[in-house]
Parts: sequence; structure tokens; C-alpha cells
Amino acid sequence: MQFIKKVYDNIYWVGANDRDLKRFENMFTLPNGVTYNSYIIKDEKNVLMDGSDSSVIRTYLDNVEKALDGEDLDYIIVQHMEPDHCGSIDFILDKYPNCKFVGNQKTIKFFHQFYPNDKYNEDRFLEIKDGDELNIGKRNLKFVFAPMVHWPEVFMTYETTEGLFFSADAFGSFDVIEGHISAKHYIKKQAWVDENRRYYINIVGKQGKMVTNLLKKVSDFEINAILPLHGPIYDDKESIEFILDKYDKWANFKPEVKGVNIVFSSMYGNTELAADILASKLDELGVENIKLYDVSDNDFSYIIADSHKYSNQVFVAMNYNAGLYHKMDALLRELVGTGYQNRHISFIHNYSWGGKSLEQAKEILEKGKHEYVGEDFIINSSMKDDQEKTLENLAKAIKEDLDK
Ligand SMILES: Cc1cc2nc3c(=O)[nH]c(=O)nc-3n(C[C@H](O)[C@H](O)[C@H](O)COP(=O)(O)O)c2cc1C
Repeated sequence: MQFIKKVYDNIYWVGANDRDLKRFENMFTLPNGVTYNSYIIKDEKNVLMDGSDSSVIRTYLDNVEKALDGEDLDYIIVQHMEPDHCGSIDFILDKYPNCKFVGNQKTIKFFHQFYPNDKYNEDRFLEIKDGDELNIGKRNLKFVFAPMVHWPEVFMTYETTEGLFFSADAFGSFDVIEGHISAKHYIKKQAWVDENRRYYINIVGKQGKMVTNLLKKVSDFEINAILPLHGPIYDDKESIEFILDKYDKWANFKPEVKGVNIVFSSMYGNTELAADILASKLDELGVENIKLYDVSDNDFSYIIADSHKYSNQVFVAMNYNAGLYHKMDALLRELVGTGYQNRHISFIHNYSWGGKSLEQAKEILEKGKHEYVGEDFIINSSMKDDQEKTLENLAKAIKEDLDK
């Protein structure tokens, strides 16, 4: 049985849902799976836009066959060589011997790195350059290179007749397709938007400059639909504007929400209690958006996504073997790796006998050009009653900062 969806005249989604994958890239938890999107464009020449992961190969090959409906396949356009899309390419090239692999110099190089040498003759490969066009009959495909919008060889494909932008991994999302393929059914759901952000920030986040370059490069194109390699397609004005606005914010590291993301580490609960008291004081001061994370208990990708989302952040840490507790240390380094910058940050640190946790945290965050808010709040083992006023002052400083 096949599962395909017509998305435009003679264009079919032939992808697959994967609910079995526990972690995307073996790092990022997938509570609701992920899709591998792939599209067949039928014209005088039939084109397959990208492949799929090898885990869904049976469904994928059946879908491609169904969409082709007895016709041959002329091209598979490989917008990047990441295995979650390319684990199926040899199956396609073997099944359709007249099909050519379309890629740029690097895509073709990476193909040969991932697959055994000399498996296919050179004439199976068609190398394209930035701005090249491929006419396939009524439709015309223009290639737009987007290096480092995830991988170095990435290019995207603009279909000029109807203004359809095949955007590789950009504009993708975690979560399977639930019946609907159009993003209009998802963009109003906060949980989906949060997953979309978690995908972008953790996967493409640090390449903000390259994303901004891409957005500039395609700003003259009339885009009537964006068709990414994961998640729904954006095929109406509102959804396209919605996601372009999000990408503008995310790529420029602008916070989306005035609020406080508190991340704590604690072994025996004393540091955690200070984080809870601060959150409660923020609430009493009228702060609406407060989020608390235990760094030991979380897939970092959630904390990282919310660190980019919120304007203010409080890192609450204790000393461990004379330095920063290792999970907090790892989180901060990974956060910096996503380009985290221009946030308003405060600190609470706990010392029982001493260490450099605070200095180390500041050193790791240094290159992000953050603004520090309020006095660092220091605990020795546990918070004391006479410290409540000082913590209240930190809460007030954060509230004033939010109100600016
Ligand atoms: C294995 C271990 C190593 C620690 N190392 C330090 C340290 O080097 N310096 C320090 O001031 N406190 C150290 N602590 C104490 C903690 O930082 C913390 O102050 C104490 O656990 C109370 O906070 P909590 O209840 O939030 O865990 C250590 C605790 C443990 C369990």
C-alpha cells in the first residue's frame, strides 16, 4: 500500500512518517517522530526531489512507483547528502537505471564518500552550478546554493512557473504529518511552533548569517509555496509570512518573548529551591512568562530552544569539583555553539567550600555580548532567611529590565 499526497498539479509528496526514531541525528529527542519529505514532479522529464532515510525504504520506493504510475524517472535532485535523505539513493539509482543524480560538485563528492567507489558510471551524474536552470518541460527548476544552511553542499530549488521553493532542510520541522500536509493546520498550535523552533535552533541555529544571506538571495523570488524536507509545506500566504518572520527573528538572534528562562543545576535541592523562590518572586512582580529547567533532567535541545526564545535568562549553578557542575558546563558550551547572543542574563551560584563556577560560566558565555542584569546572588550550601531581600532585589532588577 502507498501513502502519497498530491500537492500541486503533477507534483506529489512521496515521503514517509517515521515514529520509531528516538532521536534526530541521534541527539534531539523526537516525542512525535519526524517526516522525510520527498516530491515527484511529473513533466516531460520526471524528477524526484531528494530521497529518504533507509529506515522507511519500502514505503518510500512504493510511493515513488505509485506517483510515477508506470513512467520512468529521469532525475533525482539531491539538495544535500545527509543520510536521513540519502540512505535511499542507491535504491533509486538501481531501480531506475535511466535516472541521473543531479547535484553540485560537493554533493557528488559526498555521494562518493558515503557510497562505495565507482558504483555508478560518471554519466549517471549531472553537476549543476549556482543559478543554473534545468528545464523539464512546462516547468523550469532554478538552483540556489545555500552553503551551511545546515551542510556545506546545500542547494535549494526554485520552480519558476508556479513559484515553488524546495528549501532542503531549511523551514523543516520535527513531528510527523498528521493527515494535513499544509502548514496552515499547524502554525496556530503552540506545541508545533515550539518543535519547529527546537528544530531550527539546534540544527541550523549557529548559521544565522548564512540563513540571512539565503533570505536576501531569494527575496526577489515570488514564493507561493515552501516545500522543506521535514514537516509540513507552507502553501498559503499566511503560513509563508509566519515562517519567514520566525526565520528573520531566529537568524538574527532576536528574542521572541519577553520572559525569563531559568536553568538550574542542583544535587540535593538547595540550589533548586533558590531557583524556585526567584521564579515565585518574579510571578509576584507580575512577570507573565517564566520557564524553569533542571539541567540534569533535560534533553538540552529544549533548554537551548527556549534560551533563544526568551529575552532573559538566569543560570543557577553550584560548584562541583572546584568548578562549574559538568552538565551546566556542557549546556553553556552547546548553547554558545548555537550562536546564542544578545540576551539579558543573571546568575545564582552555590558554594559549599569554593570553586570557579561563576567565573567559568561567564567565560563560556563571554563571546555572546550579553548584558548582565542585577547582582550575582551567592548561596553557601543553602539560602538563608536574611538573603530573601537580596534575591527579591535580583527579581526586581529582572522585572525592571523586562519593562524597559
Ligand atoms: C561530588 C560533589 C562535589 C562537590 N564539589 C564542590 C566544590 O568543589 N566546591 C563547592 O563549593 N561545593 C561543592 N559541592 C557542593 C555543591 O556545590 C552544593 O553546594 C551542595 O551540594 C548543596 O547544593 P544542592 O543542594 O543544590 O546540591 C560538591 C558536592 C558534591 C556532591
